[in-house]
Amino acid sequence: MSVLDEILDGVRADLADRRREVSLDALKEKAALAAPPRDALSALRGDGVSVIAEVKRSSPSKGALAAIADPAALARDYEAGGAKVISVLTERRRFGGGLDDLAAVRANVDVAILRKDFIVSAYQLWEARAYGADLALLIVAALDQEALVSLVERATSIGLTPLVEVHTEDEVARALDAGAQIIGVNARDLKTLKVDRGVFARLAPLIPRDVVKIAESGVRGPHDLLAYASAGADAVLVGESLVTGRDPRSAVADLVAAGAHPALRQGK
Ligand SMILES: O=P(O)(O)OC[C@@H](O)[C@@H](O)c1c[nH]c2ccccc12
Repeated sequence: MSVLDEILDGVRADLADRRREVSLDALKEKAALAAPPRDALSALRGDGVSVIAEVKRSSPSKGALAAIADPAALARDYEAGGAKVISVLTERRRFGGGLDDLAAVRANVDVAILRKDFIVSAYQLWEARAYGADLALLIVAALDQEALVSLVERATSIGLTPLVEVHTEDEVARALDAGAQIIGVNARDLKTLKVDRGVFARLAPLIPRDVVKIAESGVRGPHDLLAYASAGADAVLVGESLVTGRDPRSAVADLVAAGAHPALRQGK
């Protein structure tokens, strides 16, 4: 069984518990009271290479990364550093996150928020909206095509912007077929956890110009952002190097400054 399959089993078990506690109708009522969704697409289409900064406590590849006692404070630092979107990992077993983190971040920043999880059901999309997310991650490798298409449609219909994640050529074709307007290329293979920073440059040419391209994983600093930018990235998604560094606010600011270089704007 691959790591991804193991993670998905845990996600389904946790999801079954939450479904028993909170009905879909109750979630929909909560979602109706949430702040209206932010326009994440225009934020990411702006000038320069945008930075998406992630609240991430642990990972299946490295185990514990950072305690993050106060996710809201970290998110405020990210926002102050210039992050355009904040990603909040809500998967509990392997990443140490939860919906409470999403709510805490939502209450403390104005930028758009991504619910980063292994979404397999519309119930999780309603949760995302109810807890204040503006975008939701949909991982192509975790879904059959029928489920992917229906989750992209459902997300859009409830006001969430889907960020569709790919790692192979075939998955790019599936993401486009599902109508993705934002595609994230994950350098990490979720089946083996190996990182290959070359995947973005290989897949980016297969993605049409008007689709927002995000390079995910493995960004250690401005140098990696610039490499992804020259391969066509509109944004980078950064977790580990920010949560393990000493000063997340200035680390984000350094990335934002690198991504704002005028030479990068011309190609966009
Ligand atoms: O910590 P990193 O290497 O900067 O990576 C962040 C992000 O790309 C990574 O957390 C991620 C990308 N896709 C995912 C899907 C599920 C869980 C996690 C992820």
